[in-house]
Amino acid sequence: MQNIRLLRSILNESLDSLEAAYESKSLDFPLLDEPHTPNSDEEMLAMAPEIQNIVDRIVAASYQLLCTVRHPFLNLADAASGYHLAACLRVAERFNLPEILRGRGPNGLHVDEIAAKADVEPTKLARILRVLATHHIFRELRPNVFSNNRNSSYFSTSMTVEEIRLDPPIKYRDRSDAAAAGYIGTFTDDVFKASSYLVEDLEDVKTRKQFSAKEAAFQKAFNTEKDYFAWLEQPGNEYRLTRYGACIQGTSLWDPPDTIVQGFDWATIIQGGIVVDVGGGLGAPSMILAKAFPGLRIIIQDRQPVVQQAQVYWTKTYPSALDSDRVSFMAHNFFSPQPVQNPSVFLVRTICHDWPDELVVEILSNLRSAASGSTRLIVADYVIPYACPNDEFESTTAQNPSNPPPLLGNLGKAGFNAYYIDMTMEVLLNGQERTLSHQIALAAKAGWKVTQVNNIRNSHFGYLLAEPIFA
Ligand SMILES: C[S@@+](CC[C@H](N)C(=O)[O-])C[C@H]1O[C@@H](n2cnc3c(N)ncnc32)[C@H](O)[C@@H]1O
Repeated sequence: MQNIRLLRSILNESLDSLEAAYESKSLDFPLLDEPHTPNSDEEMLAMAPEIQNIVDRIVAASYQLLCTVRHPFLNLADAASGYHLAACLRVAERFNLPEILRGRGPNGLHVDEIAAKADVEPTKLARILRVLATHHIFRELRPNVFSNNRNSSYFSTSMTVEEIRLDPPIKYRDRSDAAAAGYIGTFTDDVFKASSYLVEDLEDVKTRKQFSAKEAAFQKAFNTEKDYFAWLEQPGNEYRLTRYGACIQGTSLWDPPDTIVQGFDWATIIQGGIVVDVGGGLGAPSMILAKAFPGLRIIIQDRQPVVQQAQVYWTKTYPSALDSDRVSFMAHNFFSPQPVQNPSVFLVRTICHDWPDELVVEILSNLRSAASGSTRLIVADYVIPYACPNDEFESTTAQNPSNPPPLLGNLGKAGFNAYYIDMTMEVLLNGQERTLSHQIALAAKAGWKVTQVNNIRNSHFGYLLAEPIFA
């Protein structure tokens, strides 16, 4: 029982700290049964680093406790059928169930009415909603009557079901409230299907020992020879491409919104200094930078169709940033020579993880060729820790060495996302999240010396700062 007792005392101490932190501000922790209230004091406090630190311990300890006390077969059966949860979540997002339930208040809605609005068979929908409610996504108030809760309301957009039905991609197009919906949609569809071919990819004698972005599990699932990005742009995939734009905004929800600001000492860049956001997507992290540092000039580069989306998105959400080209856009393929010479910073956020090693070296080499001695490279990706006890793994500063036993050094379930994103990159593009030494070695091959690693507090996400190597 020793480990169980240790886990219990970690839980007790952490829960006491959580309560004290909320009581000191005369607040109550947000209720699971109530809809999410984005800017409330309770939710703002829940995102504070000290609270996240406590919550991480609670998550790590309670999941480890669950896996300790539950019978092994039930732990395995739960993991073996986890895809049902993702499939049901896909239904909820695809049929706009949070939007249907939004504003229905504490009385919720009978599944017959939800099904009529979603145009699906009601008894099937009830069972799907019940799987989700059992996992605390939605609530079943009374038999067959469901309402939103904190989790389900989080992925509601502000659109109505009628508006979405008239033009489905509108749900994700040029909006800032669709990040969670886009993320769920992409992960439970494109990534889920690719993931189901992981074994086939590892067994196929043609593909098993290579790292081609065009021969990952994804190509088997979707019967294509194109890489994921080229496939997204092919005719017929317009809905998915628009949804992917929102999904990438969702990656900014992994951690508190201002982490990009903490990742580098941006104030050191001179007034008018140029930041090139390489593969910037819609530019959600750049938007935070542009707001925090109005003196920066930011150029967002991406593939042509994405740059078009980004331009419309910024024009709608932050038009003043486009005045005097403070923020501008450029269609550019990062596998070809970089056209912006000697900027202050090349920002490369969640790009390297998409690609296999040799293509990462190609991307970073193109940036190196365009760099002057004062150009800095920022690579922002997860820095993967091992899953062994504290004293066994490579120190990346991502782990808190004070994580008490028997918690894992990487905080177990509290750090799940780094490993799921690693698998996402594996199945989509033969890419991967990397350990610190792996990232430093790739940067060096491309002519960059990593001089600093800034890990986001309570996260495995890190910002590597590098300067050009002169032979
Ligand atoms: C994971 S997203 C990251 C977006 C952004 N950096 C962020 O952190 O929000 C990867 C981005 O790389 C872009 N991309 C893929 N291949 C590219 C290429 N060959 N040249 C430029 N951008 C590319 C995609 O369109 C996508 O926007």
